[in-house]
Parts: sequence; structure tokens; C-alpha cells
Amino acid sequence: MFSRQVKQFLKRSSSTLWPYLQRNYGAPSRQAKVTNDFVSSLKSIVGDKNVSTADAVREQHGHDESHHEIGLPDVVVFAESVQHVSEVSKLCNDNVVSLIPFGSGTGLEGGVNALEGGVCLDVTKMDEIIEVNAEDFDCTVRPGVMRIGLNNYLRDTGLFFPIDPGADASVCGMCATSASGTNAVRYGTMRENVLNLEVVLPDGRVIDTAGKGRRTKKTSAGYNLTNLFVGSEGTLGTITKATVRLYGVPEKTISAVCHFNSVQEAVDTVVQVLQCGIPMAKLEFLDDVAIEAFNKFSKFDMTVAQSLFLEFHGPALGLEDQFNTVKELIDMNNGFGLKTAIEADERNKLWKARHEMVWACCSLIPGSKPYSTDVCVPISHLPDVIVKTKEMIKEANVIGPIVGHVGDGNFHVFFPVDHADTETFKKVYDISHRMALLAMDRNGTCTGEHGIGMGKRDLLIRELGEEGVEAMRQVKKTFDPNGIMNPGKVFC
Ligand SMILES: Cc1cc2c(cc1C)N(C[C@H](O)[C@H](O)[C@H](O)COP(=O)(O)OP(=O)(O)OC[C@H]1O[C@@H](n3cnc4c(N)ncnc43)[C@H](O)[C@@H]1O)c1[nH]c(=O)[nH]c(=O)c1N2
Ligand SMILES: CC(C)C(=O)C(=O)O
Ligand SMILES: [Mn+2]
Repeated sequence: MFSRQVKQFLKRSSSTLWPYLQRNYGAPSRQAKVTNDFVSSLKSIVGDKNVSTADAVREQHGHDESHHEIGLPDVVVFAESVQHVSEVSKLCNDNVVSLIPFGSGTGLEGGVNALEGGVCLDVTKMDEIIEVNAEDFDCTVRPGVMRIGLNNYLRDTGLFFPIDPGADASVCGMCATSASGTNAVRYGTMRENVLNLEVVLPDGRVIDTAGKGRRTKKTSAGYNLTNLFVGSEGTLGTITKATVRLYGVPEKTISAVCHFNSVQEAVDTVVQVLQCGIPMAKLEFLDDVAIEAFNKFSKFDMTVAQSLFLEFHGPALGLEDQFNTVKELIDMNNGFGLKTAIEADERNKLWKARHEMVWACCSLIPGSKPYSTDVCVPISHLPDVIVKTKEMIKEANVIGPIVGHVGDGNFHVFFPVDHADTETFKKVYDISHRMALLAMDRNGTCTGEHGIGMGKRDLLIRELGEEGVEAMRQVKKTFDPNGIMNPGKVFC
């Protein structure tokens, strides 16, 4: 939610945004009914030690890593088993109390913020890696398993789980937000990588979206329930088990960075690389402002220009050929300053600017937090949309480094914002909103990977149309007739 100061500022100003905000962030439609008796019932299900009404615990669970204002749950419950999740869900459903699944709180659209109080269901204690089927390239995990922990566990198998949203998120939380990140251009997003989910429905029933124990690479058996829950942001049920695809660790990795004088030349290079069918593992863009921020933060002297960060994965045989073709395309588009690295340490150094971007950007304004935007367009529209975004940022006189998973047509602006600075906050909100409208105007989406959460509900209506969102509401009613699952998220 917007802070009280921002609301007051917007109310005082003649901003046309205010009616929109009021509609979106109005008073809760229902009051949660978390009584002492209800808390006692929770304790009898999960044990005293797994129920907390302490302010610090509620505060920790009332927000994610986004700019959205904290929304406190009344109580936090730590589940240790599917049975806990099932019984807690049933209790909430019977008493019409909101239930908000909590993965690791790294979301960027206020997904875990409790808009109506209620129960925050923390599943981090359920952290078992149930099985790894190395020959089948899949594994099955409980919701407390984090992606870095999973990859550490997989190290000796020669396999890895490639989806990398930067943050160390829970694998099931990543299912819930349909996360992706830097590797999606090669390995896809969560949508392409989840084979089966176990979900506890609000009334306590447990379903397996592809059927119990099934883990095939393909199926045409009925509706795709798995992908209904991928990206459902905790609004349909709680994911208690996920079976995901794994991939062979590449024999060789080459990292590279190069620079361009224009966004158009950088994106032309990306399009031509993809047209040549080169299976790039990462194709990331950082603009000149982002590089400048990094240089200041890390005392580097990287060339300040529009830049591409690339990574090649594959067998040693042939990877150099792929690299040489890309090098030719970079030259053809007037790219310069190409640097490469093969050893892990050197590769990490080369990619340091990308990895440290959040902190570099916040260091530009002391006391600021990142306000990140996320739009995605068909790649041919990318130069136009990025250039127009840069113009908006310049016009508003704010700082906004741009980073992008350009291989997918997806990019972000990281605005460093001091939340007490309501004027800048409003400007940034306004640019973020206009970026989303611009992307949608170019056949794009208001979110490539961060989701709708509480921040983009009006934009979802514009994107899908009232009929599309109404169809989603009907799906929700089928699974969650009492509307207890993460109310106020995705749509009202
Ligand atoms: C520095 C940094 C960088 C990035 C990102 C974050 C940060 C802090 N992200 C966003 C983030 O990492 C991503 O949204 C994760 O998928 C969220 O996973 P959590 O486990 O933290 O879910 P979190 O706890 O934040 O919950 C997110 C949503 O999922 C629901 N949920 C969580 N666990 C659930 C479960 N078991 N069952 C049902 N619902 C559940 C919640 O209710 C909420 O609505 C991102 N993302 C991305 O796609 N690409 C990127 O490049 C980045 N980059
Ligand atoms: C906006 C940020 C956090 C992100 O998604 C990224 O770095 O790719
Ligand atoms: Mn991203």
C-alpha cells in the first residue's frame, strides 16, 4: 500500500491518479476474525511453538522486498507438514479468515502483505528435498526448499535447476509467482519447468495437479491444472510440493560483455543472435546510467554505454564457434570493448555489475530503497519502449538505471527512492504506470516476471479486459468460494 504521506500528498494534489489509487487501496472489504479461541485452535493443530502473534514476527511476515507498505497479519503460523497446512486451511475456511502463504518474502509486488490481516502461513520449515531422479532430469521438493540450497544439494549429480531470479527464493514461491530471471532465454520460466504440484485447497483437500507421482515431460491429459497454479500468487491454494525439471551442468561456460552507442544497436545484436539460432544462456542489457551507478558503487571503470552481458553454455566442442558468430554480429552492429571470461572467478567479476545492480542503484540516494518496474514486450518493440522510458525518466528528473532480460523482451527500471520523499515517489509511481501502459500498447504485458500482487491490479484489467479478469474471478470462486486465499491480490 502507499504510505499515509503519499496518500495525503496525492489527495492534496490535483493528480488524476487519486481516484485510481483510492479504488485500488480502499478499506478492506472484510474484517478478519482472529479471536483468542481461533489462535488456540491454531495452536492445537501445529503446537504452541509454531504460532506467533509477536509484533516482530508479524512485521517480518507483513512485507516482501517491494516498495509496498507493510500489511500485518494477525498471526503467523509455521507449518511442519502437509497435514498442518490442510488443517490450518480448513480452520481458516470454516471461520472465513484470510490465509496468506509465505515462501521467503523476496517478492516484488507485495504478494505476502496482509491487506486484511488474517493468518500468514509460513512454510519454510517444510524443507525436504523428497527425491532427485537424475536420469529423468527432475526433482521433487517441499515448499521450504530454496533454489540455492537445491543447487548445492545437486552439485554432485551433474545437474542443476536453472531458474535464477537473482534473489534466493523458495522454489514453491517461484512457482507461485511464475518467476524467471537471467536464464529464461535458454531454459524458460517456471511455467515451462514445473511438471507437477501438490496443492492444499482452502477447504483442506490435497490435490496433485498432474496426478499423484506423475512427472512426465509432456502430457495432454485434460486441463493444465499445473499451470493454473503457476503464477496464482497464493490466491487459489498453498503449494506443498513441486516437481521441477533439471538440466545438465554445461561442460563449458563463456561469459562476455560489450558496449554500444545506442539501445537500437544493442537490441539489433540480440535479435540477430537469436535469429541465428544460437542457444544463449543469458542475454542481459544494462544502460549507461546502470553502468555509471555500478562504477561509483564498486569503484570500477567499466565503459559507460549501453551494454550487453552474455553467457554461453554448452559442450566445449562448438561453443567457441557460437561465440565467434556472436562476436561478428557485435562488430556488425558497431559494438565495442568486448571482454570475455571462462574461469568461474573471472566470469563472476565480469558479471559483477549485473549482480550488484540493486545495491549500486540504492547507493545513489542515501536511505533509499529500490522501486523496481517490470514490463515485457515483443522483442521488436524493445528499443522503442526502452528509449521512451529513458525519456520519461529524464523528463521527470529522477534517477532510473535500466536493466533487462532483453533476450525475452523483458526489462526493469530500478528507481532508488527515499520513501519519505513523496514527490519523487509519486513521479516514480507515475513512470512505472506509464511504462506498463506503453508496453501494453505495444502488444506487451505489465509484468514479465514479478506478478500482479497488490500493485498492478488495475493494469491486469487493462491487459486482459474486464471479461478476462471476470473469468479469473470465476476460477478463483471454484477453488476458493469463501475468498480466504490471499485476498486483494491479482484482482479485487
Ligand atoms: C534482489 C531481487 C531480485 C529479483 C527478485 C527479488 C529480489 C529481492 N525477484 C522476485 C522474487 O525473487 C520472486 O518473486 C520469487 O519467486 C518469490 O519467491 P518467495 O519464496 O520469496 O515468495 P514470497 O514469499 O515473496 O511470496 C510471493 C507470492 O507467492 C505466494 N506464495 C509463496 N509461497 C507459496 C506457496 N508455497 N504456495 C502458494 N503460494 C505461495 C505468496 O502468497 C505471494 O503471493 C525476481 N523475480 C523474477 O522472476 N525475476 C527476477 O529477475 C527477479 N529478481
Ligand atoms: C528488478 C530486479 C530485482 C530484477 O528482477 C532483476 O534484477 O532482474
Ligand atoms: Mn528480473
